[in-house]
Amino acid sequence: MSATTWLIVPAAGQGKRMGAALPKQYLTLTGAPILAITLARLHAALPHARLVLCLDEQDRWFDPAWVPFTRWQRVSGGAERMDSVLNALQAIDAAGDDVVLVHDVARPCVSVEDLCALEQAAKQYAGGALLAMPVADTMKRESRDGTSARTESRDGLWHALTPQGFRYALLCQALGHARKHETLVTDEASAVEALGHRPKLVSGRRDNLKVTHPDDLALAAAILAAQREQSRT
Ligand SMILES: Nc1ccn([C@@H]2O[C@H](COP(=O)(O)OP(=O)(O)OP(=O)(O)O)[C@@H](O)[C@H]2O)c(=O)n1
Ligand SMILES: C[C@](O)(CO)[C@H](O)COP(=O)(O)O
Repeated sequence: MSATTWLIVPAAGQGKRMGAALPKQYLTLTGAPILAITLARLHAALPHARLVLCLDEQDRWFDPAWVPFTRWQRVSGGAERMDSVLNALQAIDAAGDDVVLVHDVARPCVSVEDLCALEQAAKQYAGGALLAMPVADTMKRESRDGTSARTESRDGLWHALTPQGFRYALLCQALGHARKHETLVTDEASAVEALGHRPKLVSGRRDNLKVTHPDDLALAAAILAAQREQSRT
């Protein structure tokens, strides 16, 4: 029997940096809430996956009609992103070698091709895999007064994106270790690296933007419109 693919979508954030009247995953882009767009993308690529959606217990905006997956469950979010993901891991009845992909709800522009590539890599590499993109700009180290102290080498530097995918047993071990040592990790790969594993960097599209600041809304809308246009041609 082949391993099940689980899809954890942390969607319990408050969107503080967005500063909107409601959490950013409920803001509308090209006519639909970000959460609905992200779930539709994920379903287009991974219809066989079992979805675990992390939502804040006080969430007043979620509508189950936005979930296209047949097999899915809701779990409570935690104080930090890693707590939300840990809650999801603890709630599911997965086998140790099942593959778990974690994707931010705030990344609605992820492509179907990248999602499929990442699922394959997560199955292939023992240390798991993450979508990532090489740093393109010259990197500056800030000094205390806000001036540029020096230029850092960008050789070998990548931006970590999502999804990130690992075998269930490894991810439980890694995030459990981070929690035990009170280490706050902002992605799953950091926790896995801390155990000495080396997740595979899978080069992803540069338009897999994480909607974080108000400026990102117009950018994400333009990306979605361009992607829609490309898929028509
Ligand atoms: N306690 C939390 C915090 C974040 N997230 C999710 O983790 C992803 C990445 O987080 P980020 O972009 O930082 O979202 P927010 O936490 O909502 O934003 P901010 O940090 O600006 O408040 C998002 O999909 C967010 O919903 C979560 O599930 N649980
Ligand atoms: C997981 C992530 O999206 C990878 O870029 C990112 O680390 C989320 O972190 P944030 O600090 O909550 O934005």
